[in-house]
Amino acid sequence: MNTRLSHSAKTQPLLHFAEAVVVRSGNPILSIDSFTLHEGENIAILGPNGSGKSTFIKLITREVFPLHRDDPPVLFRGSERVLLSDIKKCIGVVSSTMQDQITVHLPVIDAVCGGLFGTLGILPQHTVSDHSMAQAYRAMELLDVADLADRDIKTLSTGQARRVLFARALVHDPQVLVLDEPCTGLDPEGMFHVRQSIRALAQAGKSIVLVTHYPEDIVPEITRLVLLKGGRLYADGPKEELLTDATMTALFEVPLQIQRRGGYYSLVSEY
Ligand SMILES: Nc1ncnc2c1ncn2[C@@H]1O[C@H](COP(=O)(O)OP(=O)(O)OP(=O)(O)O)[C@@H](O)[C@H]1O
Repeated sequence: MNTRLSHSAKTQPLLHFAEAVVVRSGNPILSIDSFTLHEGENIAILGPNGSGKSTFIKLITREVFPLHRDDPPVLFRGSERVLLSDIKKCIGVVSSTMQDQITVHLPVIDAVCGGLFGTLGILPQHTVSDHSMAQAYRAMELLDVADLADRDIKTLSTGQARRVLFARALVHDPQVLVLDEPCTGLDPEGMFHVRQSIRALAQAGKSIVLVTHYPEDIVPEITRLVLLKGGRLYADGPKEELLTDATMTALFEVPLQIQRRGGYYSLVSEY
């Protein structure tokens, strides 16, 4: 099944994959025939464990590379050769595993500003300009964590810390936010706040690329769904066409039902 989304944007796509193949230990773990992401689009990537979701986003962030072809398999704004610094400027990344890397006591504001330098906090050699500090506070306000600026990050709840990581990813004002399973490990309150934050960011004009196992994370602002299965693009299209009982059951190979309420979707297993 492959219901491609027709996109009428006339601008250069932000990203284009064409016959992009990633190989590990001699086997292809991801093979994408064709995929295009335009600036301003909000998408969710859904698929079973091991279907290639993390590899897919690492292709976007250039943490993994596809097999070489004469026709470049990955184009970023139409260009094959892109500086990593340009990618980092354009794309902010939040993943649930980033939290495990916070091993030291440091004020929240330092953790957020560390995003400017790719470090855990602000090191002695770093200078944070007034503009960057203002941007850090703007990001924290957007995520509703500005009142935590002086708190030790290790004293925050998992949900609060996750929103601080969102602010950190926003500190350099990227256009695109890649969110890799942002609700993993959160309780219902934490999930509520993170999902509200995703909505706020989309409404503030950021492009959202969300990787998730939960249709509940697919907030109303996300309209396009990319389904991965067995390292291949299983379907790509409008979410209302793909978030169905039949498609989810076929994707995960267990009986599943989708419930829809007020622009949100949830998955119900048949036990
Ligand atoms: N370095 C590697 N060597 C061999 N196989 C790998 C390597 N990295 C990933 N894989 C395999 O590639 C496949 C896709 O992995 P990936 O992490 O992208 O899946 P995923 O959909 O993100 O999984 P999950 O939902 O469990 O996080 C998996 O079968 C994984 O075991």
